[in-house]
Amino acid sequence: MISLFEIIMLLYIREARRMAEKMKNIYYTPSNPGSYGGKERFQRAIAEETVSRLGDVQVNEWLAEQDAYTLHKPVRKQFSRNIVFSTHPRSQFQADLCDMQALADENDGNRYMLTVIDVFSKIAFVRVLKNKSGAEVTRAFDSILKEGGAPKKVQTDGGVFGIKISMVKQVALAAVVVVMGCVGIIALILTLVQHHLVDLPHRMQYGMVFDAGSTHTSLYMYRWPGNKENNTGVVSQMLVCDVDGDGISSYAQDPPAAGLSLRKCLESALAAVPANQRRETPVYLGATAGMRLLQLQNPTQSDQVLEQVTKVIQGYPFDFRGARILSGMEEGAYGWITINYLQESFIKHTFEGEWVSPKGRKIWGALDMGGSSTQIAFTPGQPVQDPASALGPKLYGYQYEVYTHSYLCYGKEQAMRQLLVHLLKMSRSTRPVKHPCYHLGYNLTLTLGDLYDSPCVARPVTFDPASEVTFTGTSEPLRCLNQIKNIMNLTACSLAPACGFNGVYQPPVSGNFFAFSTYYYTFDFLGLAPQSSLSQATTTIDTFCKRTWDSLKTEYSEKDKYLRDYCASANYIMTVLLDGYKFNQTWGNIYFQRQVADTDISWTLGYMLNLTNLIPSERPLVMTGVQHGQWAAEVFFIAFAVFLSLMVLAILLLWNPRGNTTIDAITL
Ligand SMILES: Nc1ncnc2c1ncn2[C@@H]1O[C@H](COP(=O)(O)OP(=O)(O)O)[C@@H](O)[C@H]1O
Ligand SMILES: [Mg+2]
Repeated sequence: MISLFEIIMLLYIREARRMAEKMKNIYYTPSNPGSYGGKERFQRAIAEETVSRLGDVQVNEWLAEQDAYTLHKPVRKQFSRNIVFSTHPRSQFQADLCDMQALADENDGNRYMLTVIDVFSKIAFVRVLKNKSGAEVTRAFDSILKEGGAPKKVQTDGGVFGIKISMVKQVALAAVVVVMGCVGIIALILTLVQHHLVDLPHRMQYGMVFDAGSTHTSLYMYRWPGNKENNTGVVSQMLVCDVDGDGISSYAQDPPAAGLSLRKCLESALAAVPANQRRETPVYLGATAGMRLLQLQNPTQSDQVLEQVTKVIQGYPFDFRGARILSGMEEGAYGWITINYLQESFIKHTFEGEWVSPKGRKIWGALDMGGSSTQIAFTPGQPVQDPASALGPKLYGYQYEVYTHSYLCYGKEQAMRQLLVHLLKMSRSTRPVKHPCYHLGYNLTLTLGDLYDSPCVARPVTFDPASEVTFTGTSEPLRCLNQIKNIMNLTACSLAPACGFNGVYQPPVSGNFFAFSTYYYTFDFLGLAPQSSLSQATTTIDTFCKRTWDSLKTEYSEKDKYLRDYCASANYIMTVLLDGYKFNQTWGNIYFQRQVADTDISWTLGYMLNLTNLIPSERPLVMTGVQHGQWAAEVFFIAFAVFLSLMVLAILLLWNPRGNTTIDAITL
């Protein structure tokens, strides 16, 4: 007979079993939210499924018996860990030993597990160990390395250490490095010995520029060795041909005659350039202030003149690159380039084959006086304030700032014309008109039509072009100088110190200057070139101006067409240089010169150098040459050295022979 107590106990046991079954179901069913997790989640799941809440003690007891709970229970410890960066497989392995001693009897006496994981690929390796002696761990580790390859580093509880690379790899690397060193040294020796500057076979090259000035036209012919064309100072003047007659602007009424006037010089150019090089010889025609004035007066006529000269030059077998009128700024700037190119101020090519910037960059200024305009160009000591007169050429890798201005109507001929008109105006009705710059005994008669035939002078509203006026010389230098000052506005600059004349902006002159064209002709005639003191210049000019025309005629040929004007032009030059440009303190910096290095100082050379790209904006390259055999050997050894470098890299990164890696001992 079963007692009530027994019945109750039976029911309780049944319920306890059912509950245990239910808990097992919940905990070991992965889809159940309460499975394989913590106590709270498990408790919640039981409550939902059985509608009864089990106490903490009961749940803890049950969970404590479950291996799945006790072994996998997450252990969270807050401690700082080192960040490990791994860039490729086998860059670092992490290894540890698991203590399995408690289960040794059920695992054939294996008491430990060596676990190794590749940090980059997460591939893991496991080996069982009977004990954790050095030999046993090393055996297990060796076996893992055979399977997974040798890592660069191994991280254990004992720290990070490198795996000793195999002897084979060591020897291979050492051999490659030694060979690479030898190859590099051989390549270096080959490169350094027996190299010499290349003087490539070359032939002369030619270039020509017509300077179509206001008073005359000249053809300048230049030549240079073709292999040195970018060197400074190598272009030299071959010959100059003076065109017969006046400047091309004087052919305004008969443009075809302007073209024909050039024939003589084109023929001499034909004779000077070898027949097989004519087609590649560039020819330019640049017209200056005479044509600038004609263009102002009558653009159709100036176009016709340019057309006709173009037609004639095109009839010759040269590489004609056009006829055009240069602006005043261009004329000034090209004169500046010519001077500094000939002086080798931009850059020098040394005998050792190097390019050097001359010390201190002594850049020269250019003073050009033609018949119809006068130009000044220089690199000032201060920034150019007026962009209209600033140029920034980049030559041989260096940026220059050049101030340049061209005074139209202030070339010698037009200035003399202005003086005549001024004297005529001042004379009122006195005839003949006294000319203080002309020599006593000299008379000049000309028609009013000729006198006023220029945009540089103001014509009276009405005048008879055919009526004549006579100017008679008085040899009065002081009056001459004063009257000349009247054709320029010298007071317009009194308020602004950075000023030339006529109110034109000009920074203070700085550096040395070459004064050429009329500056040179006049001062050379007076014996003042290339340099003279200021007092010597004024005395000489004064003495010369006081002379009579008769005494001059006797000493100099009367046929010298410039003789009449030397006194006036000398005084005009003094006024421009001292009162205009303000060379009072720096007079000694001016060199009155026609040529540098046997080449005329003229805008033409700078123009040709620029248009034929003979002045590079960047510093030229120096060419070094080696003999072909040596060059081939250099290429071979350099290529071999590169190949070996790649091999070393490959060995280090990729070559990872399994089985060749050895480990002496590891402590974990
Ligand atoms: N032998 C000389 N003696 C004096 N002056 C000369 C001599 N040869 C040329 N000239 C002067 O040189 C100047 C040359 O100017 P030019 O180049 O024709 O004019 P521009 O450059 O204004 O267009 C003229 O004023 C001319 O009188
Ligand atoms: Mg000129």
